[in-house]
Amino acid sequence: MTIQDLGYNDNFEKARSENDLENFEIGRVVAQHKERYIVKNEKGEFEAEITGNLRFSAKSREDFPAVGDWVALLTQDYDFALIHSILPRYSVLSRQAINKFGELQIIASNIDYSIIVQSVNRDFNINRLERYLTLCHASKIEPIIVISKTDLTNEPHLDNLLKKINARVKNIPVIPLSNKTKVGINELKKLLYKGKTYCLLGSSGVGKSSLINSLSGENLMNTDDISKSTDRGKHVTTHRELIPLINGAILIDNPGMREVGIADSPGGLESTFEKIYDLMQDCRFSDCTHTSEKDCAVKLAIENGEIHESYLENYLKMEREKTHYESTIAEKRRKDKNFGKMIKHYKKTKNPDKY
Ligand SMILES: Nc1nc2c(ncn2[C@@H]2O[C@H](COP(=O)(O)OP(=O)(O)OP(=O)(O)O)[C@@H](O)[C@H]2O)c(=O)[nH]1
Ligand SMILES: [Zn+2]
Repeated sequence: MTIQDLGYNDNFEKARSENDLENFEIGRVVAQHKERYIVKNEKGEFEAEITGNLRFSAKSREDFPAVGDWVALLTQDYDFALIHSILPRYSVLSRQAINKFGELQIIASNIDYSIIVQSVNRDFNINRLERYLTLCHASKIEPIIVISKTDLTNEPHLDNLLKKINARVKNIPVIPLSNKTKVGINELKKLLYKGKTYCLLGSSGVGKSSLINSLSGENLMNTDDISKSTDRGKHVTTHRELIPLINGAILIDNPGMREVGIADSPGGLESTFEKIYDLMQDCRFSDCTHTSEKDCAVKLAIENGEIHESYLENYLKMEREKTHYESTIAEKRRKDKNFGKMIKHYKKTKNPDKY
């Protein structure tokens, strides 16, 4: 195994030399539990912690390593390492930290493709699909749509469902499949590329675990080689969050991934609602809200049957959420700043004669 098999590429190598990290070993974070990490490279797996320096220079949670990160390592022991720094991430899947509105918690990084899964039954919901797409666009991850459990429906119903998707979602692969009969699995396998990193998004019960089994082939059998590669026995029990798939692709599946809120995406609307952004150039008023204004190109497109009214409704709803989200972040920054000022002031007044 090489680090390329884990997804390492020329861009990371470039960043490594630009940051003068050539004297360090490089590895990928494959699992995380609080502030302990498991990092993997061609030599095997290391238990790792961050250096004091990295900890003290961290300004927020985003500055700590996350699953998927490429890190520069100081290997001290044959299975213990210190993480010296994190190579720049090209994509980040994050969510709002619980109880800390405005602060982001990274779920995983350096993901190329996200497989969004919805099943043919009650779970299917086009608005939710657009939310996932927006999350992907905001995270710089390419989406692939999977419609699962096709064995539970008939062809006319499935066709109807695919038509609904095609009417609103453009230029994104849509793969109907069944984990039970395996129909469609090969189509998805064709989109698994060597050295590329994938993740799975979707509600509970849509068949993500079953899909991992279908896509990992015999590779899943390798998932317990943590204890095999080292003979210390006392190894951490963190389960591996980076799973090898067929064709040399890599899947990140961790508990956080299963909790990604689809309300978590602050940006990315432009890509999901490209059609609306195109149309609104022709609205008479530049601040048109596309609700009741005269000469609204978006409303006109609905009247002409060019776009669905529900498409606009979903856009407007997400736009409102975005505005709310952004004002929350702005508010938090303002508070942080005031707090900083207060501390400064306090330090000054506490002991005015000191210097
Ligand atoms: N009929 C049918 N059932 C499926 C299919 N895929 C998964 N299932 C079943 O659906 C249930 C949920 O599947 P999982 O793979 O555990 O779903 P999941 O998305 O991983 O669910 P969480 O672990 O809760 O996130 C199981 O009972 C599966 O056997 C399918 O293609 N067809
Ligand atoms: Zn308008």
